[in-house]
Amino acid sequence: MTKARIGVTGLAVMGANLARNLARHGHTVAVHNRSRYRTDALLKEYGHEGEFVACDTPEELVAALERPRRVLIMVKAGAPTDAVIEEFAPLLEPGDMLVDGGNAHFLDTRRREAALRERGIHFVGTGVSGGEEGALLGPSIMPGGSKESYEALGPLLEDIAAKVDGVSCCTHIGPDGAGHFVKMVHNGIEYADMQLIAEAYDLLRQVLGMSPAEIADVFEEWNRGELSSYLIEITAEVLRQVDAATGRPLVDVIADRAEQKGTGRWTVQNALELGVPVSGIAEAVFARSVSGHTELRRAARDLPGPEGAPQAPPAGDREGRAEFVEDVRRALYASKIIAYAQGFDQIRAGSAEYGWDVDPGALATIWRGGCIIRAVFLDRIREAYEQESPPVTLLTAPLFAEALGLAQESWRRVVATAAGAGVPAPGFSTALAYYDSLRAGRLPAALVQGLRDFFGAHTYQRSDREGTFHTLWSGDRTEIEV
Ligand SMILES: NC(=O)C1=CN([C@@H]2O[C@H](COP(=O)(O)OP(=O)(O)OC[C@H]3O[C@@H](n4cnc5c(N)ncnc54)[C@H](OP(=O)(O)O)[C@@H]3O)[C@@H](O)[C@H]2O)C=CC1
Ligand SMILES: O=C(CO)[C@H](O)[C@H](O)COP(=O)(O)O
Repeated sequence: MTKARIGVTGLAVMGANLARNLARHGHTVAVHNRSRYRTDALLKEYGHEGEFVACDTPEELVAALERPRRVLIMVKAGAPTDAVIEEFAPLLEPGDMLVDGGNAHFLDTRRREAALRERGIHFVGTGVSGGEEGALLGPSIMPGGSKESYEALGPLLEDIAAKVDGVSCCTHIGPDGAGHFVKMVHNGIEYADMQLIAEAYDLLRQVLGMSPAEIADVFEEWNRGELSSYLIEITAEVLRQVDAATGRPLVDVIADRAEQKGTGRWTVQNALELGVPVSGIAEAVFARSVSGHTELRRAARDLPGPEGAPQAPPAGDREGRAEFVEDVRRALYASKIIAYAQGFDQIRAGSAEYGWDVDPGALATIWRGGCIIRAVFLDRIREAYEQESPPVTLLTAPLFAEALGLAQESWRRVVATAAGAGVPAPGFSTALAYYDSLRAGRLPAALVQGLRDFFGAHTYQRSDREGTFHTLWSGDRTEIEV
């Protein structure tokens, strides 16, 4: 019997669709799931799509594979992944590969990679993005692990990944946890992007009083320009959906509590460790958190807000309304540039801290297709990083600097309108504050330093000469050099 090129264990949404994708590309796939019913369901419904070898046990799966063996793990992240690794590792030989395609924390991946390396097994922590449809039709794939493992695994993954302009959305990211690290930041950016989209929707709804269907038209229009992206496209679809049970827009029926599985929070936790300001991602995580605090929200429900209806162009003022819609579009684009710039900053800092040498241009290239944050815009990011002298921050790349300059008046009007109308827009506001902070000639951080020195003798540096200083606040208030 032909040996399978790869085995997949864990056949829920992602594993089953990746197995089908592999089979559709002509690769024989051995499939296994802890509960047999998923294996049976896959074979029954999709067995005709290619060559599958159904396996009851890890032993059977390993026996079905060609050497070196490649086992793709697609199970719940955390303890289940460790359990599955421990089931498979004793069955493998030096040179074989265990590939974790789940949303693992990159520090777990580093730990697992080091432990399995000692046993001669390649552990490849791989980011996979694209959800159910991407897994089947072509995801964006971000493998970490050794270069050697990529030589044996890369061609297979590149084959099933999405393609943009004939280029596969899969590349070797860097050693050990690099793949899962960039997937984590991808998800952080995904959180920020979705929060900004939600704020844009909310402003159009609350300030202009537009219906979800009308806003869907706006998003459809925006999807034809520089904002063109998967998330903008599906926003139009979600907003157009009508609830069959009530006849109301589905978005009005869904409970307004956004959940999270953890990758956004991990991104912010890691950014705090690295000292990288990812305020757009952090606000998005906190906005989900606020939405879920039902008790707090209930307690605060009757606090005073602005008097009367939001200051908005009246229904008859077509031009004024169109101007506000355009303001929101520009604010969304500018804030999105900030969120991506912050995410790429974190990747640069993480790469330096953990010694990975991640290529941001190559990353932008593989995020152009297959993944949830895929967007026309990523081509601009790729171009920025492929310049002879790449920018320190994406904000100063000529194309983005120009876009921010064009957007800034609209952006300021939108943030001011939101504040005046009492519509929360934490994503837009923090993005603008970040932009203005970086632009500022002088920040009030000087006063913070003064206060720290006053109460804790924490010292400060001066801007006019070298050295470290302390003012004798409780003495004669002269300055000493320390
Ligand atoms: N859903 C998505 O859009 C995306 C998910 N991911 C990640 O991919 C991975 C798979 O996701 P998804 O397909 O949604 O599935 P789930 O995260 O819902 O995980 C379900 C799978 O995990 C298996 N499993 C759970 N615990 C164990 C265990 N202790 N031992 C063995 N198997 C176990 C289940 O087996 P059983 O059937 O026996 O219960 C089932 O196959 C996750 O890490 C997820 O974070 C990545 C990108 C996108
Ligand atoms: O990895 C993904 C997409 O890229 C998953 O869909 C992930 O679950 C999304 O995160 P959350 O559930 O926290 O919104």
